[in-house]
Parts: sequence; C-alpha cells; structure tokens
Amino acid sequence: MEVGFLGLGIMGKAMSMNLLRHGFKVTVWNRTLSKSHELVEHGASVAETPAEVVRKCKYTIAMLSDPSAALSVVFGKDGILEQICAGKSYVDMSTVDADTSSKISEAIKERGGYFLEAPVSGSKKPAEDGQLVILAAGEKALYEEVIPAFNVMGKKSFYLGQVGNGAKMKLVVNMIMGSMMNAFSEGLVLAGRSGLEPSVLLDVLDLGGIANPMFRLKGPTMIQGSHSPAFPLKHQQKDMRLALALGDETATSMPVAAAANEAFKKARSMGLGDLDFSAVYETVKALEEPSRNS
Ligand SMILES: NC(=O)C1=CN([C@@H]2O[C@H](COP(=O)(O)OP(=O)(O)OC[C@H]3O[C@@H](n4cnc5c(N)ncnc54)[C@H](OP(=O)(O)O)[C@@H]3O)[C@@H](O)[C@H]2O)C=CC1
Ligand SMILES: O=CCCC(=O)O
Repeated sequence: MEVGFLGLGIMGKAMSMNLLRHGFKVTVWNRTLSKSHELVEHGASVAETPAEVVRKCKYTIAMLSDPSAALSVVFGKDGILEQICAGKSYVDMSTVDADTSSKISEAIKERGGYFLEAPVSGSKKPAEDGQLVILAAGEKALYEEVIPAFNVMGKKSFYLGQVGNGAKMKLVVNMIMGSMMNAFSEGLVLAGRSGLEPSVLLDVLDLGGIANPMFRLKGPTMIQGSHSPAFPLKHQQKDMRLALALGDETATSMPVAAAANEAFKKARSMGLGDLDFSAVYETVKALEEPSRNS
C-alpha cells in the first residue's frame, strides 16, 4: 500500500517510520524539510508540497500541530484541495476540534474525495511501538480500506460514526488527562511541602485505585525536574482550550478543566510550551512557598 504522510513532528515521524518498517511505500512532506532526512534514509520519498503528495498517493495521512496548521495544509497554496479528486482519500490524525474537521471534510467531499478524521490517544513511545489508540470517524468505507495502516500504527481502532465524533472523543480524553496532570502536580508539591518523600507518594499511588500509566511514566522524571517533550505542553493547552469550547457549546460546566487550562497557560507564559506537558508541575513549584505561620 502506498501512502502519503504530512507532518513529521514527534508523532508523525514515529508513525511514518512504523509504516515504512512494515513495508508501506511512504511519501512524506514536512514544512521544515530537514525533518524528512531520517525518513528518507529508511526508504521514504519526499514531496515538495502537500498537493504533490496527494497527486502521487491514493491515501494521504496528516499529523499536524493544531487547527490552523490542519486548515492551512488543506486550503492553502499547494494544499490538499489542489489535487484531491474522486479516488483520492485524506485521513487527518491531528488533534483538532469538530468544526475544523467538518470544514475539511466538506471541502474534500465537494471535490469527490473521501475523508476520515482519526486522532489518536497515546504519545511518543506508543507511536514508536505502534501502540496508539485510533479514534476514527467519517467515511466508513475509507476506514475499512485504511485498517492495514491503522493496524501498524495502533493497537486498537474505534470507528465512531460521523465526522466530529473522533475529534470530540479525543478532546474529552485529553481534557481528563490535563486535569489529572494538574492534580498530580499539586499532589507531588503538597507531599514535598508536608515533609513527605514524593517518590514514596508515587509508590503509594501505584498500588491503589488511581494507579495509571501516566503517573508511573511521568512521576519519576517530574520529581527530577526533567520534562523532555513527548507531548508538548503547548499542544495540551490547545486541547484544553478546544475541550472548554466544546463545553461552552454543550453548556457543560467544567471548573476543574478551566483551572487546569489556566495552569497550562501560565506554564506557556513561563516559556515552558515546548517542554512536555508534565512541566506544568514547575508552575505549581514556582508558586511561593507559604511561611510556616500562615
Ligand atoms: N506528542 C504527543 O504525545 C501527541 C500529540 N498528538 C497530536 O498530534 C499532533 C502532532 O503532535 P506532535 O507530533 O507532538 O507535534 P510537533 O509539534 O512535534 O509537530 C507538529 C507538526 O505540525 C507541523 N506544522 C505546524 N504548523 C504548521 C503549519 N502552519 N503548516 C504546516 N505544518 C505545520 C510541524 O511542522 P514543522 O516541523 O515545520 O514545525 C510538525 O510537523 C497535534 O495535534 C497533537 O496534539 C496526539 C497524541 C499524542
Ligand atoms: O494527545 C496526546 C495524548 C498523550 C497520551 O495519550 O499520552
């Protein structure tokens, strides 16, 4: 199977590498050309524009940072729309909101093409290991056609119905994850300031009912103050923002998520946006330690 791949960031690079490793013929494009070099060493071809990828490949996959990037690659100069036509398909795996996905879907369908949104749960390591959870929605026939590629990139794929449902599911999941990360950060700081050993807190958490892979994976590096980016904090804040907008649309009160969003915004204002989203811990640590008498 020949596929195009747009966006070779942390996730796109790992996902396209997996496709290559499993015998797919892959043509890549990235705004910053240098990020394609390693893929080329592993057998990928490079295209100069998104339109060229679509011209060459029946199936094009994208993994881009945010709604504005997703829209510009479709609607911009040399974008997807210039070549999409009957018989061509576009699968956007970026995390965006339902409106962005619907705009893209409509434009592609108008030109006779097929569209699937397919955001993913799971981060850098699951992407490298082909263990993502894929949340697809849109053209069912296309979903079935691209299952071989999903099976290489992920451990489980869900088909969620109409376009928008994949985006919404992804935003709900990441809203929960971002809120959890804030509660976890506050707990680690609270433990330390109460004279407890944060590493012992990790052991206690891991044996109880709220044990989870995120605490297990991130806890030890957070305590060390190391936040090498697997999931960049700026993207987590984008997801909180989009999830809160979904809450506005559906009149869902989300005070916990709103507070978490504020913490991620603060972290961005401190210049931590390119670090892992666990760096929100630094914003909690940075708040002045209360005096002993207060
Ligand atoms: N990292 C993670 O753990 C996960 C991320 N996601 C989601 O996947 C998507 C990608 O994330 P990730 O790989 O971490 O992000 P990165 O920041 O590492 O990569 C972002 C990609 O988008 C490209 N891009 C950004 N702006 C534009 C633009 N205006 N036009 C064209 N290309 C653009 C970048 O190109 P360039 O190299 O030129 O900057 C790069 O290829 C995001 O939507 C994120 O929320 C989903 C699950 C997990
Ligand atoms: O969108 C990013 C999700 C990261 C994860 O699921 O660990």
